[in-house]
Amino acid sequence: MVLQCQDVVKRYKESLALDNVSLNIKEGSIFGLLGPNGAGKTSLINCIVGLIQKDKGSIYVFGSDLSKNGIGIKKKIGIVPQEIAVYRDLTAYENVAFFAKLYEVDKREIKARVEEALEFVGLLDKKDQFSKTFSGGMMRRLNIACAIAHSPRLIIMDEPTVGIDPQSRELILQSVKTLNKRGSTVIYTSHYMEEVEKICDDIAIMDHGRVIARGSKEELIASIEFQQVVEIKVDKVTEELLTNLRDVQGVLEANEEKGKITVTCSKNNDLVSKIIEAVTNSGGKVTALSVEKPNLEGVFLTLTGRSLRD
Ligand SMILES: Nc1ncnc2c1ncn2[C@@H]1O[C@H](COP(=O)(O)OP(=O)(O)OP(=O)(O)O)[C@@H](O)[C@H]1O
Repeated sequence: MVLQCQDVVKRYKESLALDNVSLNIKEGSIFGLLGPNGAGKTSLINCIVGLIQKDKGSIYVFGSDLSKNGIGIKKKIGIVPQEIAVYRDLTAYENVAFFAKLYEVDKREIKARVEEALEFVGLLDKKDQFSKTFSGGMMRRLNIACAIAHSPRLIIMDEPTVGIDPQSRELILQSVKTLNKRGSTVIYTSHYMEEVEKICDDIAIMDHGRVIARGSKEELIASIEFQQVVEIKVDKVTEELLTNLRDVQGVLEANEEKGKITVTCSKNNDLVSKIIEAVTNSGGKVTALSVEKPNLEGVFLTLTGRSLRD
């Protein structure tokens, strides 16, 4: 096991950020920690890597207690923190080299390792540019390069795609897969269901400091096989229309994003016509409709009664 957490508790004054979290993660997986903002993902990661102290429980990384065998284990870990942690007044090369030295990469290998890491995230041609001139997406990619130049066996990424362009997002998701194929175990936290579905082979869903579901995407979705997702486009989306959709019996949730309404509901053919009826009764017109399989959003909704996006 790469990671064994048992009954981990973390409190910040009144707030219980981790409520008896137990998790085992196998070597070789891309493990997804999915949950809405405030679920406790960062607190868990920070406890694992020793950035904050847990109040209770045990954490073993590669079979060792980090608080007792810190340095040796930390060299095997690469951390991509949620807040970008690069030096704005250093070049891309200097930033990665700084972290490589910190992780005690052999001096003779530093240049090759740094350049390899920069090439990996598509920034080698920008190696002599100051990072302060980089876009948000480039900063995020540099943040990753800093975490991988020492070839860690475990890479922990905390929401690495927040606030970036679709191209950089795609590059980061692909890079996670490649790192995994090269032998690293990856722990990937996100509140984007689509990302976790796309790249993770083992998933834990967190909410209010607890792990509320665990399994592969297929296993988690199999638990809600009675659901379907109806996606519709309507000529004009109003709040009243969304409310009327949510009031249809059998509908669990209806959300609008970029002009598309996603309705999570029971698997029942009659419901599709009731959904169309609800749109018409609200003064709208359905311009496109498709019925999709349930997804992890539906799993979260079923377990909590809330949407991941709330
Ligand atoms: N330094 C802190 N002081 C007080 N409360 C905190 C602190 N850090 C986190 N919390 C609280 O602990 C809970 C878990 O937060 P955490 O950041 O771990 O969640 P998260 O799932 O990573 O969310 P996000 O994606 O928004 O960072 C939240 O209720 C948060 O408000």
